[in-house]
Amino acid sequence: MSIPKKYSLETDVVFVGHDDQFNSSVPPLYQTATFKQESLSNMGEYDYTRSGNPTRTTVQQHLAKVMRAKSVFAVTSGMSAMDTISRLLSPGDEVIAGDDLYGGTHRLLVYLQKMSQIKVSHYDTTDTDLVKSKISSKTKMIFLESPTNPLIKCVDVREITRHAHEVNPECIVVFDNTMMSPILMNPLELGVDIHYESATKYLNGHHDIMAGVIAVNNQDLAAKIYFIINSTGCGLSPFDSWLLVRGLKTLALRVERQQENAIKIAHWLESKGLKVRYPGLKSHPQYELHKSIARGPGAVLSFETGSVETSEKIVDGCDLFGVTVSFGCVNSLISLPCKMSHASIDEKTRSERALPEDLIRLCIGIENCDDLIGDLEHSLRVAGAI
Ligand SMILES: Cc1ncc(COP(=O)(O)O)c(C=O)c1O
Ligand SMILES: N[C@@H](CCSC[C@H](N)C(=O)O)C(=O)O
Repeated sequence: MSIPKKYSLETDVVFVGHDDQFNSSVPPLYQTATFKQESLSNMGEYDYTRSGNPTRTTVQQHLAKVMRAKSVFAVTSGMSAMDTISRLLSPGDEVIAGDDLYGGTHRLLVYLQKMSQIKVSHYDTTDTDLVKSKISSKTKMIFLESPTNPLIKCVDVREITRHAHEVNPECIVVFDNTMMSPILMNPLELGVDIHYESATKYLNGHHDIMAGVIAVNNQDLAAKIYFIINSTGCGLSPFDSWLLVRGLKTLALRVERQQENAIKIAHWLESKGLKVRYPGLKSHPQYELHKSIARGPGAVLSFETGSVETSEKIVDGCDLFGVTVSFGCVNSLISLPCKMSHASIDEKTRSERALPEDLIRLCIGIENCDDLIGDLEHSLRVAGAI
């Protein structure tokens, strides 16, 4: 019997395992809602796509390899992944969450607090001692993101998770790894219980599908998550599963180029005297911490100009950078989080959490870096920022 070889992630993302009767090079697309049973007494592996579909199984098994997880579930969006996870909670449960989570995550937590009597407390998760002091035997779930979107704050996920499990072994630590993707970070290996991502971003990489993924190692949790997905019907469609497999094959290559461009752009912006937030810069307050938990700084950065008007001019003045929400796409994007991706957080909360209204977020793509810097330089000059 041959022993399965261990390959690097760059190799694993390219090789998609699947069984096909004709040995097709690309996994087949089972675009079907139903499956015929062999007989009344023999249902077969699949009956109905909400419960399971071979194309979804292919992407889930492929992701399990890439996310270094025992079980992975593919659902209709990142928010759907978060919704599925939050259904593990019961009324009255206590939850700790970061104070700079993605706007949509914040919106769902506010809804759960109002409608399901879940008690949610938000803290600055860069303050490890503060978060640790708030974890008690009643803490049922902890939501973390690192680097956070859009303030790019890094979290000592290993230490917070270790402490949470020591205080309450039942506490479920949930980590949103959308910013890093499994190419740069493997949160389950850092101890978290649930790793989820918006696959709309890096995993797919082309902004042509919405998807979310949930990865776990604990089989009891996996069974509960499958039950929720089958019951609510949020499993990823066959066609989107097929497109996700296709996008995943270039994940390592895309992230490598995006990150290489982002590092150059971050240094260039900093050299112009701007306050840049990026964990690849030595000036980042958690530069060393980030290096200890991830294999690279990623390709999302943000910077301030000191004036909302100037920031608006810069965003509108770019040609190559699309004025678009989201990130992880092969194209470079520019946005004003307070007016776009994080507008669902009310102005008062944004101010309490020190989210600058003039903050510009850049999501770097795979274009020629000199062209990107040229586009930014032109826009910054016209806006009077440099
Ligand atoms: C960090 C992060 N998590 C989750 C989500 C939600 O993902 P989706 O848009 O796929 O629902 C987003 C963006 O939307 C995000 O930026
Ligand atoms: N209108 C949308 C905004 C989506 S933001 C997408 C992405 N996470 C980002 O950070 O850019 C909404 O209300 O959810």
